[in-house]
Amino acid sequence: MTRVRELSPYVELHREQWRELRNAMPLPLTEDELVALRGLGEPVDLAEVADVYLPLSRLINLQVAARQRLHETTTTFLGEERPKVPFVIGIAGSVAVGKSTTSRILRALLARWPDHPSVDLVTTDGFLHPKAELVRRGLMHRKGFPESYDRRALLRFVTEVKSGEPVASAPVYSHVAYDIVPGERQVVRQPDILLVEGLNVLQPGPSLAVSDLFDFSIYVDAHTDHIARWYVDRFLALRGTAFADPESHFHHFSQLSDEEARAEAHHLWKTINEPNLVDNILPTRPRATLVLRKDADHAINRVRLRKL
Ligand SMILES: Nc1ncnc2c1ncn2[C@@H]1O[C@H](COP(=O)(O)OP(=O)(O)O)[C@@H](O)[C@H]1O
Ligand SMILES: CC(C)(COP(=O)(O)O)[C@@H](O)C(=O)NCCC(=O)O
Repeated sequence: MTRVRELSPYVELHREQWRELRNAMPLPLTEDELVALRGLGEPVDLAEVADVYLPLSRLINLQVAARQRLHETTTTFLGEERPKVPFVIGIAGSVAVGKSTTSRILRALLARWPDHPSVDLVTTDGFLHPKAELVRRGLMHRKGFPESYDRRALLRFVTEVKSGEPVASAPVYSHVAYDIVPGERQVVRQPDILLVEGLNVLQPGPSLAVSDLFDFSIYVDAHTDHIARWYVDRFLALRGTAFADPESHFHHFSQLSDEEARAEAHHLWKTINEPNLVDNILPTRPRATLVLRKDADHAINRVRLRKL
């Protein structure tokens, strides 16, 4: 009898298998440098950087070179002289899953390669509609949902960077003001690699979407119940940090007892962030080139890579 082999476009590796693919690459980060990259409540240690992020940085380095060669075939075909095309990486996942930490570590590691030292990181919160516009559209309780973003502006920005524009700029969001910062821009000047991090970056569009411009994409994944717990724990921790700032939109939460804060965070999670995860973000997971799966203790123990 012939054995039926399950065909899949993905390969799933446990951390012990994935870490072998580091291929003796040296660890370029110190403990102090890592601490500076870690977000609130994110316990990632140097062992995880070595086991998970170094093989990933090696894979991306190989893909940057391959993609460059592929672009050259198109320019040769067109008979054009085109500037080097930046390699664009999307990083998606739920609120509170730790995308920011993943993005910052990856940025630091990718910038250590001599062939692509200039790596920029842009978060999509800058492309949220300003507060006044969200109020006007009745979207204040849908922050982070696809419709709360100016998706055309985000697509335009990434298109500019990928087209080799000398200067492109993105608006800047402040968690303290809970709004776009008027007049402030993040400027990007022809990076070798651009990381675009945000909840919904892997969403397909009715026409061209930003995800169509990604050369590689990462989905940071965990069980929804675990992410809910991380969200609530972070909310409690934010009382003593960001919420303590009298300018913070959430300042009134800084005096809440643990019990009151838990109830408030649970409410925000259940009414905004969980529905967004379930309805909009999770369905984009199969589209990612790579899925980093975290366990209850935040440790990344499984990696799924799209090989086809
Ligand atoms: N209300 C807030 N005030 C200040 N900082 C916040 C607030 N909410 C989230 N942050 C910070 O913003 C960053 C992005 O958070 P989030 O969108 O939940 O994504 P992730 O946890 O996946 O990085 C994190 O570094 C987090 O600590
Ligand atoms: C700013 C965010 C929408 C995330 O933006 P991103 O950069 O992922 O596009 C999110 O962190 C947020 O603040 N959500 C609002 C609901 C809440 O406060 O939990």
